[in-house]
Formats: sequence, structure tokens, C-alpha cells
Amino acid sequence: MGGVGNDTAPPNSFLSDKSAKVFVAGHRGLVGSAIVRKLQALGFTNLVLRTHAELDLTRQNDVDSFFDSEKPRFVILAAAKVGGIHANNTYPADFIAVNLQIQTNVIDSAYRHGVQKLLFLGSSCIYPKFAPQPIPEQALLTGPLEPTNEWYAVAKIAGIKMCQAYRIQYGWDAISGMPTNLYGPNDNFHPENSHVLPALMRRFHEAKVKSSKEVVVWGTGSPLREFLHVDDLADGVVFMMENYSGLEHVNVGSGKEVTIKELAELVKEVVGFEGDLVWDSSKPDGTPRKLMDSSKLLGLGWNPNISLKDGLVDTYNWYLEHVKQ
Ligand SMILES: NC(=O)C1=CN([C@@H]2O[C@H](COP(=O)(O)OP(=O)(O)OC[C@H]3O[C@@H](n4cnc5c(N)ncnc54)[C@H](OP(=O)(O)O)[C@@H]3O)[C@@H](O)[C@H]2O)C=CC1
Ligand SMILES: C[C@H]1O[C@H](OP(=O)(O)OP(=O)(O)OC[C@H]2O[C@@H](n3cnc4c(=O)[nH]c(N)nc43)[C@H](O)[C@@H]2O)[C@@H](O)[C@@H](O)C1=O
Repeated sequence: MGGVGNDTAPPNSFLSDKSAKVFVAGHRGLVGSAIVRKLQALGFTNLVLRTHAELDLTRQNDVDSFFDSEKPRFVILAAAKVGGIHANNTYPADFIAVNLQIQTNVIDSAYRHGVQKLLFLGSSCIYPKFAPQPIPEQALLTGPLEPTNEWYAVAKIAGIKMCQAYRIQYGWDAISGMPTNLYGPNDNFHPENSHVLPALMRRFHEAKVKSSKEVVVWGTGSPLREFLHVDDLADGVVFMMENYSGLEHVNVGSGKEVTIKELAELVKEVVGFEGDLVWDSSKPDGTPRKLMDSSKLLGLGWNPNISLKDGLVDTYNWYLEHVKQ
């Protein structure tokens, strides 16, 4: 897959010792579970994993005790409070407070307990609502944010800046990856709080089963979104752990965008729903377009591999096996 080479890893690098202890925070989520699958496929044997119930990352003392006893060598931070446009808009306090707490506790404790390298995950929503397209890394903090997710975005921007500050002050190897909109196995299929792709997959599936005539889709259908399969992201995360140690955050996208209307038609086709789409324009569209410029990571040798159509088929098969009632 992608650009993750494996046989010629430099000494002391991420891929040089598959018995190194790696803490994947958020390992049961969409992203964390894909990273675990990728690391296991590469032969990593010493992953440290904690569920939310076992270790609440908002609790600073518990996070400190965990690092004190486990002393991981690498950390990949994929635990966060995450949701779609409705959840972000409805629970702004949770999105800013929980994310600031988790990332501050993990980044600071990892540094103080001798972690060699940490990767923090942000999101494309860190960029200004009307950023130039495709969005380069340098667009950060050049304009106002999209109001539906500014609380989450501010927390994520603080995470990037915290990694940069620890690199500048302590010379510590903390990096940040900014993924575009993701999807795949273990996504959140909640009817209101999820992202658009799993929400539509569930709604079309339920409508097909009930032989409904129509399915409601939010907004106008005109916003553009860039989707990346989470297995491609996991490949990119491992690639960055091995190949990137810079101050600046790094965009991770597929480079391909679709309108929400095109996405809805594609999900409808994959699921096999035969009724009509009805647009609920009382729901927010959010940012009109957020295609990222991922040329920095592509230039280092990483490449995404999974087309949206193939990824949707894969995700729907997973949904049928694991989620549907
Ligand atoms: N999904 C997407 O489209 C995108 C995601 N990202 C980023 O990727 C990262 C992972 O997102 P994703 O996998 O989608 O999110 P998920 O909601 O699927 O997973 C988040 C994980 O974090 C864990 N978690 C949440 N709160 C806590 C806590 N207080 N203590 C311990 N664990 C906690 C959750 O555990 P539990 O379920 O038990 O609460 C879950 O395992 C996030 O940083 C997100 O910003 C970036 C761009 C797009
Ligand atoms: C990853 C990213 O995710 C969020 O930003 P978003 O890209 O706007 O995400 P979304 O997937 O929720 O919506 C995309 C578009 O799709 C439309 N839409 C149609 N029908 C449904 C629907 O049924 N559910 C949802 N959620 N959206 C729908 C919706 O109206 C919007 O126009 C932020 O949380 C942000 O913080 C973030 O990082």
C-alpha cells in the first residue's frame, strides 16, 4: 500500500523495531482501529491499547500514571471527541473542552515520560472557511473559521501549536497530520451525530429495507467534500511516523472531491436504494468547499490507493456484517 516501505528502515526509526512499544490512543474508533490493523499487518508486536473506560484521557493524573507505568516509545493520538456538522454545532462546549483536555494531557505527559515521537491528528476544518483551494498548509490562521465547527477547530489548532512549541523549546519529535473527511470500517453510523457518509449509508439502507419512497438529505447538496478511506489514512500515518519530522503540520487527502449530491447518488447506488432524494435546506451546508493540497506528503512518497466507489463498497459490506439490525 501507499508509500510505507518496510525493509530498509533507518536505525532508530519507527519501522526499525517492530517490538517497540506503541500507544495508539482511541484504538476502537474509525481511525485508531485502522492504524492498529496497519501496524499489526506490518508486524508490530507491542501495541499498548486502552479503552475509554479503562483510561479516560481527560483525567490528567490517570494519563500521567499510565505513561509512568507503560513508558511507550511512540504515541499515535487518535482519541478525540468527533462528530459531524450537527454534533459540532450542538455540543460546542464538549468539542472544545474534551479535545483540549485529551490532547494537552497526552502530548505533555508523552514528552515528560520520554516518548521518542508522537503524531497528533487534526482535521481539515482547521482552515479558514474561505481558504484558497486546494488548501495549502500555509493557509492556517489566515482567516475566520467555519462557524459550525470553530470550537473543534480551535482545539485542533491548539494541538498543532502545542506540538510545534514542544519541538521548538525541547527539540522533541512531535508531528501533526491533518486528514480530510474520512470513512470506512468502525465509522460512527449514528443517525444525527455522525458524518455525512455513514449517515447516508444507514439512511439509504433502512429506506431500502422498509421499501420507503424517499430519503431526506441535509442541506442543498452543493457543498464539495474530499473523502479518504481510513486505510489510506492509516498508511499515511505510518508513513509520517517513519518519514516526517518537521515543524509544520501535514495535509493528508485523496485529492478528489465530490458534491454532497454526487456522494448521495453514489451511496444510493452502492446500497441499492431505488427511491428519491429530498433535500432538507433547513440543515446547514457548512463550509462550501475544503479540498486540501496534499502535495507535501505526496512529494515525500506517500500515495492514496482506494477509490471512493471501492471504499464505499467495502464500507457497506462492513456495515452489513457489523452494524445493521
Ligand atoms: N472521522 C473523520 O472524518 C475525521 C477524523 N479526524 C481525526 O481523527 C481522529 C480520530 O477520529 P475518529 O476515529 O473518526 O473518531 P471516533 O469517534 O471513531 O474515535 C475516537 C476514539 O477516541 C476515544 N475517546 C474519546 N474520548 C476519550 C477519552 N476521554 N478518553 C479515552 N478515549 C477517548 C473513543 O473511545 P470511546 O468510543 O470509548 O469513547 C474512540 O475510540 C480525531 O483526532 C479526529 O479529529 C480528522 C479528520 C476527519
Ligand atoms: C470531518 C469534518 O466533519 C464536519 O464537517 P463537515 O465536512 O461539514 O461534515 P459532515 O460530514 O457532517 O457534513 C458534510 C456535508 O454533508 C451534508 N449532509 C447531508 N446529509 C447529511 C447527514 O445526514 N448527516 C451529516 N452529518 N451531514 C449531511 C452536511 O449538511 C454538510 O454539507 C465537522 O465536524 C468538522 O469538524 C470536520 O472535521
